[in-house]
Amino acid sequence: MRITIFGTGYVGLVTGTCLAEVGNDVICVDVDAAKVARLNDGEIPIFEPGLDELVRDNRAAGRLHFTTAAEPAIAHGQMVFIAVGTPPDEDGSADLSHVLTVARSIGQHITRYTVVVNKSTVPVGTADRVRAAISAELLIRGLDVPFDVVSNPEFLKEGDAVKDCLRPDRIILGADSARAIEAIKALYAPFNRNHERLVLMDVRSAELTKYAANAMLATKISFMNEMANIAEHVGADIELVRIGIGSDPRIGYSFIYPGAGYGGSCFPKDVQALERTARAHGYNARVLSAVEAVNVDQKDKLFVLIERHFGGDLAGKTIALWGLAFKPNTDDMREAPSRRLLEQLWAAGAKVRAYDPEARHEAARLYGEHAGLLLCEHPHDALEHADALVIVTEWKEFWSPDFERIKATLKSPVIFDGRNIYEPRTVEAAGIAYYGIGRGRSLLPAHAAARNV
Ligand SMILES: NC(=O)c1ccc[n+]([C@@H]2O[C@H](COP(=O)([O-])OP(=O)(O)OC[C@H]3O[C@@H](n4cnc5c(N)ncnc54)[C@H](O)[C@@H]3O)[C@@H](O)[C@H]2O)c1
Ligand SMILES: O=c1ccn([C@@H]2O[C@H](COP(=O)(O)OP(=O)(O)O[C@H]3O[C@H](CO)[C@@H](O)[C@H](O)[C@H]3O)[C@@H](O)[C@H]2O)c(=O)[nH]1
Repeated sequence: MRITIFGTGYVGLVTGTCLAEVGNDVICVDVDAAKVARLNDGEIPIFEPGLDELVRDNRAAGRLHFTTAAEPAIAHGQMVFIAVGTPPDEDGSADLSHVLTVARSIGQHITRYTVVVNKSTVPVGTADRVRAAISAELLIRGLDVPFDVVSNPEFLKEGDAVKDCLRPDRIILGADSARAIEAIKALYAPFNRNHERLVLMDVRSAELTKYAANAMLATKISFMNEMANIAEHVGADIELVRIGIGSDPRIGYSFIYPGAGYGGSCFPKDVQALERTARAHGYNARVLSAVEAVNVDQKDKLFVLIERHFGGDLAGKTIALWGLAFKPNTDDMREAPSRRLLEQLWAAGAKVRAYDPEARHEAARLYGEHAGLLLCEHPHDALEHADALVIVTEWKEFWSPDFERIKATLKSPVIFDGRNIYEPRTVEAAGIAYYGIGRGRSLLPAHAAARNV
């Protein structure tokens, strides 16, 4: 099939590449000329495992193209995907300006039946606005070109995006036209071979399904962060509690890791946007407000622990940070807990030496000029002349460090473990003070309190 995708960010680039991988002829359009030029030079603007190779192979096979030119790209596509950003507005609701710009462009250029597929995360009712924007442009042109607008929200996770796209858990499709449904079914057939993954519903329900999924996951995380804070107050260990409750299949082990707060380009903005949508319709979504409020506070957690440990005086201290990305396997720092921590440490007069396997370039882009930040090439370089080590992102390479070396390098050996990746007693046995998230001390003997026992 001939496919056009607007937006070459995480969603557009990965979707376009995976659709090309199964034989479609894909053109990706972006307004960012520099990004398009890099892609045409064979450079991938984001770090996403497996993507590099797939883009290279599909470009070489002539199935994947990048352009800034909307008109020929729209003429190319039997289906036109919208995968542009929907960032938060000043009041937290979703900014639809990029989506509606693409819709107008589609209306200005389509010449034959086209299925318009919205993949961006958008509030309920957006498909109607997209349809109206296309119709208005067709009216100006004096044309009556048939088209359908469907909602096909995306559920990929950064760091696993290629895998999620090639092997989706489910394909949500909100559509009210038999012709569009048949076209989408044919498009996704290669991703749907061993069992039916397509869940068909009306457009508004599909739009809400995306927000409901993210809000549910964010709720699990804020709930666990709240439990962690209670555990700390009452002297219990949240890691034992996590294992204890996860064993109930109704609860499950996934997405119940407490930590330094959820970040990324989706949860913070989508919880906020859904809460604002509810409010705009006269409903006060109290759970969502609490999820957001708990997360805002949780992002202060590491700073509070660090400040308390150093008696409220961080002036002149040097803090080593391991991890800057909002989670492992990505270079994305949007809404990352590291960003709040950096700002707080600098405001308190501390300097930071930071290491991240993939996000150093992004950190340099964001804070390159800041005198309080030294970006290090190796985790142990970050420890030199530092007073403390803080784990902000749980990259695999941080899981089994040389504690003896950490102790010997840090000025006053202490670890603040924002992801609970270490066993407190192991760290303390190496002569290093330890702070985790919700790790009130249990009275179990050391061997029984070890993780996963
Ligand atoms: N990042 C994720 O993991 C993820 C997962 C699922 C859904 N989503 C949703 O998908 C959407 C896209 O997210 P993303 O992370 O890929 O965004 P992104 O910011 O990485 O990329 C968006 C791209 O759209 C381009 N763009 C903006 N206006 C354009 C226009 N008029 N024409 C062509 N290109 C245009 C931008 O230049 C940018 O390259 C958002 O609504 C997001 O909430 C994101
Ligand atoms: O138990 C957990 C799981 C995650 N997180 C944090 O939650 C944030 C988001 O993580 P994750 O969901 O893995 O990353 P995203 O790439 O933002 O993916 C989410 O947001 C996407 C955009 O909407 C959706 O498509 C995905 O399904 C949804 O998982 C990160 O800061 C994680 O550190 C925790 O604190 N505890």
